[in-house]
Parts: sequence; structure tokens; C-alpha cells
Amino acid sequence: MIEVKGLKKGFNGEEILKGIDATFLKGKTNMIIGASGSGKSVFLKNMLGLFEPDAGEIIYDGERLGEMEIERKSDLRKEMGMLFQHSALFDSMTVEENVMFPLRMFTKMKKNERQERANEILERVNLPGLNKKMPSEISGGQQKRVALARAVVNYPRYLFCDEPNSGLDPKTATIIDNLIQEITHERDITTVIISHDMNSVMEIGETIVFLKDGLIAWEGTNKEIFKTDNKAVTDFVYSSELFKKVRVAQNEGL
Ligand SMILES: Nc1ncnc2c1ncn2[C@@H]1O[C@H](COP(=O)(O)OP(=O)(O)OP(=O)(O)O)[C@@H](O)[C@H]1O
Repeated sequence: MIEVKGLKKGFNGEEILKGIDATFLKGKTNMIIGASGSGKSVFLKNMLGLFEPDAGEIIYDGERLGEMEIERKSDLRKEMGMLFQHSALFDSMTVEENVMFPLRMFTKMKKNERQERANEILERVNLPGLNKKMPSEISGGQQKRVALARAVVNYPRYLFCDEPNSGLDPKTATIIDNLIQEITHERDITTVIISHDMNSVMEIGETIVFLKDGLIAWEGTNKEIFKTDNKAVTDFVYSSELFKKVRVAQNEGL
């Protein structure tokens, strides 16, 4: 579990996060949503320790990030998996080498053990047989699976995903969402996902915080988000023509 209490962060006198309180649960896909520029990435960077908060605290399973010794912080980094917007695979490494990379960096595993683990994870994301391919030789959806495999190969306790679906077609996006959710459940990971994709919110938003004007304007689940009358949320959700139609259909009892 990750708890965030009273988090504030600003730049050049402008306050971006104005006192965020949120809890991200273990074994769940926890989503942070909000309009472009609402501060989602700044929020995530504070959680990752890449930004120093102006006030407030980030607590990892009872341990305050701000009070951790350097060594503990570097151990915590080994417990984190990250999946970013652009898959950011290393172009000059094969699929297998990409997936083995965190094991080489963060563990003392021998090469054959690393290979065995990489194979296990590549099978888990349904990508067996591509180990020796280069990233440029596989599709965008396959690259995203490799990036997910690399993010979870070290069995992280925490998984952070920033727009994991950007650039994918809706079907492939759903497959990636479902994989993230399944792995989160299987390995009891505290997963935090930034997204503005309403399909993802609907599919895997087990807990959702909605960020607006530097504060959490609403929180709930994917079951609740379509029922709320909170104007900020409805403006966000129904900015999509598709979801407008869904709401009309719901109101008409279809
Ligand atoms: N390092 C920085 N220095 C100064 N201002 C920053 C910095 N990082 C972010 N900001 C500002 O913080 C605000 C929020 O940005 P952020 O990237 O967190 O938004 P976001 O919700 O993630 O947007 P998007 O969905 O478009 O990625 C923006 O006004 C941005 O310019």
C-alpha cells in the first residue's frame, strides 16, 4: 500500500499539487486520472522520489519516503517496476536482453537464471519465441508487452504505469490493461496507473482518484464513476462522444 498525505508541489511560485491525500491499495489497479496539465506526472514523480515534495509525505507500506536512508531508497527502487508511455526499450538489445536488464542491474542472478526468469515472464505476457528479435522487428503492441515483462521481471512490490496504452489500438490496449490487472492480482502488487483513457478506467479502475486544480476532486471505483453527479468528473468522462451515448442509453434504461 502507498499512502500520500498532504502532498504539495509547485514550481517557480506556482502551486501544482495543493495538498493531495490518496491511498493506493495492494493487489489492486489504482488509477490517477485528470485532464492534461492537471499534475498527474508531477504526482507520480513525487511518489517515485524524482521530485522533492514541498510539503506532505509518501508512505510505502508504513515507511516514509522522506525519512529513508539512501541505501533503503535504493533498495526500494529495486522493488519498483515502471512502464512508461513510450515503451523505451533499448533498441540495440534483443527482446530477451531487454527483459533481463533489471535482473542484471538489481540482482546477483546468474545468466542462466536470468534467462530462465525472462522466459517465464515472456510466456506470461504471451510472447514466447520472440526472445532473439530486436525491438524494431516486433509490433507496437508486442513492444508494450516486452516493456511490461521488463517492468515485472524482478517481481516488484510496486508497479507504476504512465499512460501504458498510448499509441495502441483499442483491442491491443485492452489486452495490455488486462495483463497489467492479472499480474497485479497474481503477485499482489500495489499498481498505480496514470491514464486519460476512459476505456482503461472502465476496464481496470479498481480505485480511481480524479485530479483537478491540484486537488483530488473525486475518488471512487469504475463502478461508481458513471453514477456520480460530480460535475468535474462528468465533464471529464463525457467529453468523449462514445461515453455521452453510453450515458443517454443508461438514462433511457437501455
Ligand atoms: N519540472 C517542471 N518545472 C516546472 N513546471 C513543471 C515541471 N513539471 C511539470 N510542470 C508543470 O506542472 C503542470 C502539470 O504537469 P503534468 O505533466 O504533471 O500534467 P499531466 O496531468 O501529467 O498532463 P498530461 O496528461 O498532459 O501528461 C504543468 O503546468 C507543467 O508545466
